[in-house]
Amino acid sequence: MSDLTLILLAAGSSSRFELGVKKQWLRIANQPLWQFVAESYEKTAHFEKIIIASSKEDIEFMKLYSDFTFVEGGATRQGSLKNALKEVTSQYVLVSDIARACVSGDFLKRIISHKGKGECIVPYLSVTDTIVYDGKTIDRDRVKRVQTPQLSLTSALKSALLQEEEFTDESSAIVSNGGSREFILGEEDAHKITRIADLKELPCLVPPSDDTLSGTGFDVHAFDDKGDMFLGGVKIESNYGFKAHSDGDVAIHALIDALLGAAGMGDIGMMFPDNDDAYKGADSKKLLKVVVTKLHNFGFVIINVDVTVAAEKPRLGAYKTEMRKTLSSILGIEAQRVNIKATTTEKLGFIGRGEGVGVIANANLKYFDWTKI
Ligand SMILES: Nc1ccn([C@@H]2O[C@H](COP(=O)(O)OP(=O)(O)OP(=O)(O)O)[C@@H](O)[C@H]2O)c(=O)n1
Ligand SMILES: C[C@](O)(CO)[C@H](O)COP(=O)(O)O
Repeated sequence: MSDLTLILLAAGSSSRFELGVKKQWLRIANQPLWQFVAESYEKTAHFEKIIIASSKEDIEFMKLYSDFTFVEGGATRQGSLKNALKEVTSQYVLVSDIARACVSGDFLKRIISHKGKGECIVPYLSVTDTIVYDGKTIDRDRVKRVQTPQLSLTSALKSALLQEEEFTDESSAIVSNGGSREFILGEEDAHKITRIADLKELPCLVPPSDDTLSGTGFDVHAFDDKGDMFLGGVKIESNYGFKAHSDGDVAIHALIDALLGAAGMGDIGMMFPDNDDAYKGADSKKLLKVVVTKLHNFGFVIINVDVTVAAEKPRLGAYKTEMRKTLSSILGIEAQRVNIKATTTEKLGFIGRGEGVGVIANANLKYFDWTKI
């Protein structure tokens, strides 16, 4: 049994990264960065547990990808750390930013080999530029650039974080609480991804695979003799609508499932539960927008979609171009990459009897190629 737990902090919002994709979700070959980092630690050392702090919006999706221990993060790095620490029972804890994606195996082993030599083992790099602080040039030999991972005595870190103050790393909290910190030489590969340009500093990050990811979606709604009818984001002239929790746009619902299917991100019910009052009567165009933003955040690009609406009634020929335009603008792709087809079922089955509409959709995605920015 190991006496060491690993905490990876991955609940940040990537606001300084300046791209639609969150840095934790950049694809490294076929894996999101957070998973690539967690697995590289797992391969190098033995941990009692690997805890990943992730944001409320990301956590359920991360759980779909792997079975590490996931903990909801807080509003700040320290808040996320505090939440993760509640799960730690081992004597020592190693904490790192997920954004330090290329920490080498040798460096990690060197940090761990210092276990017990101080309440916090802290890697640092020296400074080679001239440093001016508050208008005065200071002695740069006394300046340290502090990195992670940092190895702490769990009890010392838990006690240090009872202080009110917000600290930017573990060692500062421990020192402020009267504890000791031991500096060891860091490494350039432990550079933190903060801005896009940081990606160029990290040779361990291989480009995303150019696989095409395909997904299908299927949905059915029965007619209701009242209400408005929406299909493919367009209002259809009709004196009846659909029975549904939302606005009943069965075409958009099938499309959302196709997109989520291609991304391996579950289904529409997982994102918008049909027992949640927040989505009562919801405009499905807005739900699609949320899904598109999420796909971009998680490192996907939409290639094309194809939607087949099976309906005996209403007739849809006159609406197909408007549906294509409406959906292409929400999806952020050209209209020729959004195909809408309508068909009847030759009067067979529930669709043929005019009881409702069924839709099948297909979507293709690829990974966002961050090497081309
Ligand atoms: N509430 C937060 C904020 C940050 N972090 C994590 O702390 C590390 C260092 O934070 P930073 O690099 O600043 O990441 P972000 O907060 O995502 O970036 P930004 O400040 O640009 O939004 C990152 O691995 C980040 O995911 C966290 O777990 N919880
Ligand atoms: C912990 C850290 O990486 C040490 O250098 C750094 O303080 C994190 O700062 P951020 O602003 O939360 O990225």
